[in-house]
Amino acid sequence: MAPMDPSSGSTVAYGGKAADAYRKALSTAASAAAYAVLARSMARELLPDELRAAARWGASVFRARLGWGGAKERRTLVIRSQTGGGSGSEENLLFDAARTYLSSRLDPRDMRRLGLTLCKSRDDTGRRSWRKRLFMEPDDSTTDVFDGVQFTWTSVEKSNGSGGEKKKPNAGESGTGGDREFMLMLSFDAEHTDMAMERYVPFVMTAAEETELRERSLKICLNEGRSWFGLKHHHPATFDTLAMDPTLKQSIVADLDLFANRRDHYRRIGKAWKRGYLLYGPPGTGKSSLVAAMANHLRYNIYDLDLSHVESTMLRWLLPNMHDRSILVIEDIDCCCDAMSRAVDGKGSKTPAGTGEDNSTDSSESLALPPLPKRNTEVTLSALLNFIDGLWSTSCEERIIVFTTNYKERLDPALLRPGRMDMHIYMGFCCWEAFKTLARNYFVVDDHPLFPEIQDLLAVVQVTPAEVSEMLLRTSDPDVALQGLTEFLKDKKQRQTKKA
Ligand SMILES: Nc1ncnc2c1ncn2[C@@H]1O[C@H](COP(=O)(O)OP(=O)(O)OP(=O)(O)O)[C@@H](O)[C@H]1O
Repeated sequence: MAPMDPSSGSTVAYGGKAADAYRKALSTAASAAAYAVLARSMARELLPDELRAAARWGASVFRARLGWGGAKERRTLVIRSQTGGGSGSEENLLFDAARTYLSSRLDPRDMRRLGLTLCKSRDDTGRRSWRKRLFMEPDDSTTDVFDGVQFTWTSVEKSNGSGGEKKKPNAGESGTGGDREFMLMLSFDAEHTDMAMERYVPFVMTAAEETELRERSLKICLNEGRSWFGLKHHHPATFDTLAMDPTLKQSIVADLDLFANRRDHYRRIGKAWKRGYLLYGPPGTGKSSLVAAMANHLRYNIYDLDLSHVESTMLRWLLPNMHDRSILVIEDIDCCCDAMSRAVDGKGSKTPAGTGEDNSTDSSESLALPPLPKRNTEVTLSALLNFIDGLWSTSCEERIIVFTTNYKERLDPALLRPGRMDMHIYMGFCCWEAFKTLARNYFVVDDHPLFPEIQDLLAVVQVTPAEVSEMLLRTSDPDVALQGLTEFLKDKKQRQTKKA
């Protein structure tokens, strides 16, 4: 501030003006800052995340164009195809995941050169198709924008000395290619290091996992001795083709989706991430088809455990060798082990069975119990339960266990309690809604003059979806097929009335 002179006053006047100007400037700056703070907080409140991210990205591009802000400090993450070195080296899962992720992001129109591989695969309905994989060639790079921040990926191939022909890893194969080393460089502004490590890299891993899950061909694994052997699984059954009560179908799909999305929930409550389904009902009502539809819906492999000729000790080898995201199926569980021991007196008389959440639409259709079959296995119920509930259950994640039976009454309640068999699903005789699904699947018809008669017959005749499917399969002419089915149902009705 200017010194004050009591004799003249001019300095005072000058000092007063200067002070005024200074005050004005200060208040202007303060209100500009206040406006900026206000605008920023309003933007935070009013604009959705995506819009703010886009605005940030736009601003950064604008700044970069104008050359404002100078050169920023950069960070680079080096992701090698192999970790460690020499004989102890292992495939780096992040490298594979990043390649899978980039394969789905690369735009051939933006790239100078691009690696392309095609693999044979099959779609959900089992039809052959080609799966395309794009890869960055060495020294090429691409930019990905995540939450408004730019991440640059560069593919690098490094020679370790001795020369020789370059070998690039093939689709789905990381490999070092002998004396060559492959890596991906991920660079970003240093200020975004936390975001890169804590959010972007996990995002890349998850996206790659989802792509792999979507693209992988499913397997059905059968047990042989202590090990599994896998075959490609192309069962065409889906929830769309499954003929059953629509409400029950919807509740199964919802239950599966909830289960598959609950990784954190299971961790938080300290429980193994598994869920059990009991499918019961007469033969030919679609229990096996439902298992296939579950596998196709979740993209899980099936492990079909045949307990005949399996000793209890073998379970110790077989079950921990299953992979994550799989369905363990034991068909006709009542015939497999002593599962029925406590529920039946051995002569075939029923005792009530079944605890747990029963989602059946109608359990009154249970079959009369035939004599118990001779068991062919050494596996005891307690051994089986030990594995399902015991420490084994945590040996892998996201596992579904399905037991099927034609005779739920024979099963020991211990096997059926919630936590073991969480959902009990009754697959019943063909109802009207189920028939409509079959008619739509086979002939793409939603209506027909014979429908009212068929509806009346289905209300009183016990016929399985397998029997109806068989009738519909006989010809490709819907009129002939539906006429044949009507005759078949009438005949069945007559026989059932006579028997009654
Ligand atoms: N609910 C259904 N929806 C569609 N098709 C079905 C259904 N039930 C049976 N089918 C047809 O019948 C055939 C046999 O059905 P599936 O093997 O699924 O019955 P299941 O209940 O498992 O029989 P089982 O108890 O004898 O093992 C299937 O291939 C399918 O064509």
